[in-house]
Amino acid sequence: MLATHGLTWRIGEVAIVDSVEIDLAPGEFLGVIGPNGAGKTSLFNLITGLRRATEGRVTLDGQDISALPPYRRARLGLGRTFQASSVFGSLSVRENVRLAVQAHRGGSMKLWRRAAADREVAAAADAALHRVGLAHRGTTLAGTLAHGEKRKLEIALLLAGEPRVMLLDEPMAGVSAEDVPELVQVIRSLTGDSGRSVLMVEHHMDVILELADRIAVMHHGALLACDTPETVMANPTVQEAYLGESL
Ligand SMILES: Nc1ncnc2c1ncn2[C@@H]1O[C@H](COP(=O)(O)OP(=O)(O)OP(=O)(O)O)[C@@H](O)[C@H]1O
Repeated sequence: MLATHGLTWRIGEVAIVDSVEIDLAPGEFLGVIGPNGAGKTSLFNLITGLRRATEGRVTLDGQDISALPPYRRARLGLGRTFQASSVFGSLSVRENVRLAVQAHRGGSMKLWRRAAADREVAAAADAALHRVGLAHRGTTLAGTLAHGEKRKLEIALLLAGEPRVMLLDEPMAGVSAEDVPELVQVIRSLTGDSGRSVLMVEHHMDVILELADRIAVMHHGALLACDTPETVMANPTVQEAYLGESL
C-alpha cells in the first residue's frame, strides 16, 4: 500500500533520514520507535510531503507520489495527525469535525445542492465523532477538552478526510495514564475495518506492543529493524541502540 524506497533526507552532509525502506500492507499496523532525534518525525514529513526527500521515493499503491505536495497526497488517502494540536479551540467539537469534512469534500455553490450537502457533512461529522467516542461532546468547546479527548478529536478530524493510510505522531503525548486504555481502543479500531493501514510513532512501548503488527526501529536516521514485536524486542542491535533507555 504505502512504501518508501531508499528514502533519504540530508541536511548538508548529515542524513536525518537514511535510505529507509518501509512497506505497509493493507490493514497493517506498523509502529515506529527510536530514541529521541532518531528521525521518526522527519520520516513522517517526507512521507506526507511536508519535506522533500533528497533521495529515494514514496509510493502509494505503486504510484510514485514523491513529487506531490501534501494536499495532493492527502487527497490520495494519506492522512496525518501532528504532535502539536491542530484543533480550533474556540469552536465546538462538532464544528471542528464539520469543517474538516467540508474541507475534504469541497463546497457546492448551488443552493439546492448546498442543503443536501450540509446534511451529508453533518452526518459524516457525527459518524466520525461516534467512531472515536466523542458523540456526547459535540457541543463542547474544543479548547476545553482534556488531553485524551483532544487526541480523540484529532483522530476524528483525520477520519473526516477518509484516509486509507493514517500516520499518527505520538498520539499518547500528554494523555493521562487513566485515559490511555480508551485511546488505545479507539486507535485499534482504525485498522479493524476497510483495510485502512496505520503508521504510528509512539514512545510508550506498552502501547506499541499492544497495537503493532510490526515494529520499525529507527536509529540515527536509518532503519535498524522492521519485524514482528517479538523479533524486534529480542534483537541485540535494537537493545544496544536503546542502551540507557527502557524498552
Ligand atoms: N529542519 C531541521 N533542520 C536541522 N535539523 C533538523 C531539522 N529537523 C530535524 N532535524 C534534526 O534531525 C534529527 C531528527 O529529528 P526528528 O524530529 O525527525 O527525530 P524524532 O525521532 O522524531 O525525535 P523525537 O522522538 O524527539 O520526536 C534531530 O537531530 C533534529 O535535530
